[in-house]
This record gives sequence, C-alpha cells and structure tokens, in this order.
Amino acid sequence: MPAPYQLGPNQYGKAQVRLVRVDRDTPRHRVSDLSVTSQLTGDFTAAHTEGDNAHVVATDTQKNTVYAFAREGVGAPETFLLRLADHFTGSFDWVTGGRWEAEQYAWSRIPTAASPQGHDHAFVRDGGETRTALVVRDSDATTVLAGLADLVVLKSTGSEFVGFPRDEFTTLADADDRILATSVTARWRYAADAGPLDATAYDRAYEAARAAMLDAFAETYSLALQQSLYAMGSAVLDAVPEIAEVRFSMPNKHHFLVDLTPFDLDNPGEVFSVADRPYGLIEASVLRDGADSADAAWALVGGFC
Ligand SMILES: O=c1[nH]c(=O)c2[nH]c(=O)[nH]c2[nH]1
Repeated sequence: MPAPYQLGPNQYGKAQVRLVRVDRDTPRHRVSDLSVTSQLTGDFTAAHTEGDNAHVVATDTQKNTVYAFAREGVGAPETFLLRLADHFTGSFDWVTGGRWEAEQYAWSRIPTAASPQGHDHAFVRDGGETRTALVVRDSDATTVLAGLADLVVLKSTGSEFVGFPRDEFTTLADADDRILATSVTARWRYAADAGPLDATAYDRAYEAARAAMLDAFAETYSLALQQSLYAMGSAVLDAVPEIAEVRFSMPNKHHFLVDLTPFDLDNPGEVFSVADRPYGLIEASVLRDGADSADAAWALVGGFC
C-alpha cells in the first residue's frame, strides 16, 4: 500500500556522545572533554514509510565513529565536527547533509607546590562555562558556528538604566548606578568564504572572541544591557575578521538594592537581593556589513531570536 502521507523534514543521529580524549604523547597530558551530537539528513523516506533500513546509518555507528575519529585526535571542536561531516556525507551517497554539534568543557591544570605552573596530569574543571561548536551542512553549503554558553559576568558599577518610557504600569525607578550581571550565551558564524580554518585558527578565534566580549562588557559604561550586547558583538567582529555574525542571548540577572531603613541602616549600593526569575532576556544579532543571514543554519540552533 502506498504511504498515505508525505514525510516532512527529518534528521536523526546520536545525541550527546560523551567523549574524553587524553593527548599523552608527552608527560604533559592534555584533556579534551566534549559532548558530541551527530544528526544526518538525506534520503531516509523508506525507513519512515516502509521500515526499510537500507539507508539508516545506525545511530550506534555514528556514536562509534565519534570515538574512532577521536583516536586520531580531537583538535578544535569545529575541525572535529567538520571531519565527521566530511565522513558521513562522503561515505554514504544518500546522506546529503546533517548537523554536528559539540559542547566542550574546559579543564585547567592544578597548580601544586611542586608544579606551580600546573600539574602535568591533574586537572580541575573550569566553572560552568562551555565552548560550543556546530557544523550544519546541506547540499548547498556548510556553515560553521562557534560560541560559548553560561559565561557569567557582573559589573558592580558602571551601569545605569534611565530614560525608558513611563506609563500607568511602570514602577521601576531610574537607576543611575546599578549592578549589571548576565550569563552570556553567544554563537558566532564564520563567513562562508573564510573556508574551513585549521584547528589552531579555530582555537585562536575562540580565545580572541571570548576575550573581546569580556573586554567590551567590562569597559563599556552601560546605559542598558542592550547597549553592552551591541558593544560586545562589535568587539567580536573587530577582533576576528573571519566572523560574519554573532548572536547573543543574555538574561538580565536583576540585583535589587535591599531597603535597610527598617533597621535604621542606610544602603549606599552595597547590599542586594538577587532574583533568579523573572528575568529580562536580551537577544540580538550583530552582523558585519554585507553579511548574508544564513537563516537555515540558525533555524537549527534554537535559543536565539
Ligand atoms: O538593561 C536593561 N534593559 C532593559 O530593557 C530593561 N528593562 C528593565 O526593566 N530593566 C532593564 N535593563
């Protein structure tokens, strides 16, 4: 019996393959700690409509490929994902594209009395922040997105919020000196004509983009989180010419000055309560002039406007 309905867009693969690779060719080891997701697109209609698995590269095989490729080294997450993309689209005619994603967790060497520069093979996990990478391929293009998530930053002054419209529902007082705090999730897109970079170039670009956004957050006298965001995006584009666009999603972590007058105490900007919800959510993209929008790739990311 012919299938009664059309199959819509589909993709499949293995999500969140946890991978730790130790580079141990010298006594000074290096640890790469990632969670990798591989999803394939292509001709998988018969699998859905008829249960014919002839085209179904098993998700288990995709997971094993991640581990086998790690035996050769991981390098930058972007280059690791590009290797997976090349492998799956190059090995199976009917795989025309896919989505390969990584989250990378950073480990620092533990400084000890004997090794103040950091131990050779003992590490401590860095804060909550993660590095992210995403490769999206279809029959027309390969898009490389890199970024970070949960980079928590705070300024204890140098931030105000005034001049906003007031209506019958407005109670917020002008703030001419407030705490500005956020948890930055950012993704940046490499220009298609930058081509694939090598692993060290992706690593350098990551460090430069991260440093640029931190510098701009710190140095911008902020009139709103929106203005800080735009300054951070501009700094990333200034720092890394290969980046065409950067998108941010930044919750405004509100800090409220506590009224201490019931206790006969003043509070000159020193004691705050922190609310985790609701929170302002500030999202925007900052684009280089003339950059295309690459909407198809962004549509697969989610979490950004
Ligand atoms: O930086 C801010 N942007 C806003 O849009 C906003 N709205 C608000 O209530 N506080 C703030 N702060």
